[in-house]
Amino acid sequence: MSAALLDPALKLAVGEADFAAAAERLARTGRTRVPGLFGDGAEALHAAILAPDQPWVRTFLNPLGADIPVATLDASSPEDQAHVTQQAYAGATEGLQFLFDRLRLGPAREAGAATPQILFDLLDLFNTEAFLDFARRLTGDDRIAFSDGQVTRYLPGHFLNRHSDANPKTERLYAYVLNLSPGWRAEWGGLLQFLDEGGDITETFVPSFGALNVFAVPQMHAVSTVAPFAGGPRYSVTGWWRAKPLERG
Ligand SMILES: O=C(O)CCC(=O)C(=O)O
Ligand SMILES: [Fe+2]
Repeated sequence: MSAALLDPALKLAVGEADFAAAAERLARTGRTRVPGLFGDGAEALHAAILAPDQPWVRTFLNPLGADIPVATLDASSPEDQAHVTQQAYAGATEGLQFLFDRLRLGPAREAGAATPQILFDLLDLFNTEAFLDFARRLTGDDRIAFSDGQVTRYLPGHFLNRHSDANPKTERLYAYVLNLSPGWRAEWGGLLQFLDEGGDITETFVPSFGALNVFAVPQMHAVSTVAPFAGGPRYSVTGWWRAKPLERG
């Protein structure tokens, strides 16, 4: 599977009417969704995310700022595994906390990980002039010059509390989320929720398969907890459209 498959799919999959409606919605509300971004390409991306032996790490706010390899957790005792979850839940009642798995594509590629090539191709595609131009036309923002990305996996009990994505150092202009879980239902949780100053939810995006969610940064949002009975993990490729590349270090 190569970028060659994704390139034409990208152009074909987003119809002019859907694109225009999505751009209008973003201009009006600061958030939008583009349905079926890659058409059938979403199936191939979903299959790639399921490939075994990938360097998933579990991330949550902790004093060391350390992610824990999921392979390490899987090999540890149920008590140690539960301890990580308890630490995240303890800080989640108020304030910022999160718990989910992620697969960082840049480091995975550098480490020669067993990650299917199509996921690296996707990150490359997100940084082609053609795609950046798509992003600039969708947002009307000519500053967009770079896209970063990681794969995320929310298992039952995983969540991301309210936050704004503001990060002055990295010049995040827009956040994007490409949803890659087939057949997701609202009752399964994992909802992308936008909050107003009073703490009410003003809009909710169900993570519909193949849809690209885009929203202006900063704005308050959260991912609600995935239900114990969800039909599978909530998978996405997510990141930010930026004015310049991330500096290393
Ligand atoms: O997965 C999502 O829908 C949003 C993720 C998010 O807000 C983030 O990673 O900062
Ligand atoms: Fe966010």
